[in-house]
Amino acid sequence: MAEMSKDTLAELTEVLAQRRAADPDKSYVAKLYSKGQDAILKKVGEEATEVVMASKDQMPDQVVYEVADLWFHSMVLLAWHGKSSQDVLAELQRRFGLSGLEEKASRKS
Ligand SMILES: N=c1c2ncn([C@@H]3O[C@H](COP(=O)(O)OP(=O)(O)OP(=O)(O)O)[C@@H](O)[C@H]3O)c2ncn1[C@@H]1O[C@H](COP(=O)(O)O)[C@@H](O)[C@H]1O
Repeated sequence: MAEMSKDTLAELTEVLAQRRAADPDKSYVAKLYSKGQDAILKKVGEEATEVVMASKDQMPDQVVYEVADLWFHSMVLLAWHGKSSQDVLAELQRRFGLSGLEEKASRKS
């Protein structure tokens, strides 16, 4: 089984960029791009709700499945803004090792 890593996220980021030029009839991601930002935001909201429901139902495997859907659609949203999972990982790396209070103090107002 392929190892889930930063490389997996980077590879998916490349695919999401390639899909900007793809046929919406042949690609789920290209179809989502063609529908526009509101359609992407709708999916992010739906998937977040599905994470909540799976958790409340005490279904750990389903939580994993729904979080994968949420991460995926969040990555599509990042791509829409010209950002990527690498930017999010950089932000998490910046916070890593800071205490909660230090992290709060470091935030932009
Ligand atoms: N990781 C994913 C991925 N995760 C989820 N999904 C899609 O996200 C949708 C999840 O939405 P739902 O669970 O609400 O299912 P649904 O009701 O059928 O969704 P809608 O069609 O109504 O939006 C499904 O259609 C899934 O197929 C994904 N579609 C694509 N990818 C990756 O993106 C790559 C590019 O995909 P294409 O653009 O289709 O080539 C693929 O190779 C995959 O690696």
